[in-house]
Formats: sequence, C-alpha cells, structure tokens
Amino acid sequence: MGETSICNVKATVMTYDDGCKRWVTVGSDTAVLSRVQIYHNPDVNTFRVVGRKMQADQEVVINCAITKDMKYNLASANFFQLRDSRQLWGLNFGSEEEGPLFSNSIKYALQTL
Ligand SMILES: CCOC(=O)[C@@H]1C[C@@H](CC)[C@@H]2C=C[C@H]3CCN(C(=O)[C@@H]4CC[C@H]5C=C[C@]6(CCCN6C(=O)[C@H](Cc6ccccc6Cl)NC(C)=O)C(=O)N54)[C@@H]3C(=O)N12
Repeated sequence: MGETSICNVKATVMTYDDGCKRWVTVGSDTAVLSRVQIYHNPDVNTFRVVGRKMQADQEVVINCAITKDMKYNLASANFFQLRDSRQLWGLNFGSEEEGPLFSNSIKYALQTL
C-alpha cells in the first residue's frame, strides 16, 4: 500500500544550532519555503515528517521518523518545535492555520503508534 500523506503544509524548516544558540534554516536557498508532509505507512504503522524545498530540485530538508517518546511544542500558531534523538527541529509555517493543523496531525500520529 505504501505511504499516505496525512498532513500537507508549507513551512521554513529550521534546526537549533546549540553553538550559536539560534535557529538556522535548513537547505541551500533559505528564502524558499518547503512543502512539509506527515506520511503514514499503514502496513507497518509508522509515521515520518518529510519536507522538501518548493523548487526544481525538491531538496529534502527534513526526513524524521515520529517515535512514541517524541517531544513537541506548538510555541505559537506558526512555530512548531520537535525534538528527535539527534536534533531540535523548528517549523515556521506560512500561515497561522498550519501550526495547529500540523500539531494535531503529530498528536494523531503519536496516539496511533
Ligand atoms: C519571536 C522571535 O523569534 C525569534 O527571534 C527566533 C527566530 C524565530 C525563527 C524564525 C523563532 C520563532 C519562534 C520562537 C518561539 C520561541 N522560540 C525560541 O527559540 C524559544 C525562546 C527561548 C528559547 C530557549 C530554548 C529553546 C531553544 C532550544 C530549544 N528551546 C526550547 O525551549 C525547547 C523547545 C522544545 C520543546 C519541546 C520539544 C522540542 C523543543 Cl525544540 N524546550 C526544550 C525543553 O527542549 C527555544 O525554543 N526557545 C522561537 C524563537 O525565539 N525564534
């Protein structure tokens, strides 16, 4: 069956640079938004967040598995934070509707795992 997308939003994908203590945009052209989707694989019941730059090369800027122990925080209507085993992710959404939408999809994934 393969993966189905349960959420499809536009955001600037960022990671937290502990050294400089600031959020850094991922990807070559920081001005280009990314399409961020949450994929569900029903065959094995896994979920992951995949983000690709909305430009010709579709550069992948996030590809992170959603795990049961994952911590997240909707810091504001358009800034969502997620901590995986290796790094801190920040999603700066294009609109204030997308933050709650994305956060609810992450909640759904964590409840379904
Ligand atoms: C408006 C002006 O915005 C800004 O100038 C910058 C540039 C903006 C991007 C374009 C970005 C946007 C939005 C705001 C929203 C607030 N915020 C911060 O960074 C806050 C402020 C204080 C600072 C302190 C710590 C810091 C950084 C490291 C991680 N962390 C935590 O608190 C984590 C969070 C977390 C929780 C759960 C799961 C994952 C994670 Cl990650 N907690 C823990 C327990 O891990 C954090 O998130 N912090 C952003 C910000 O300032 N900016």
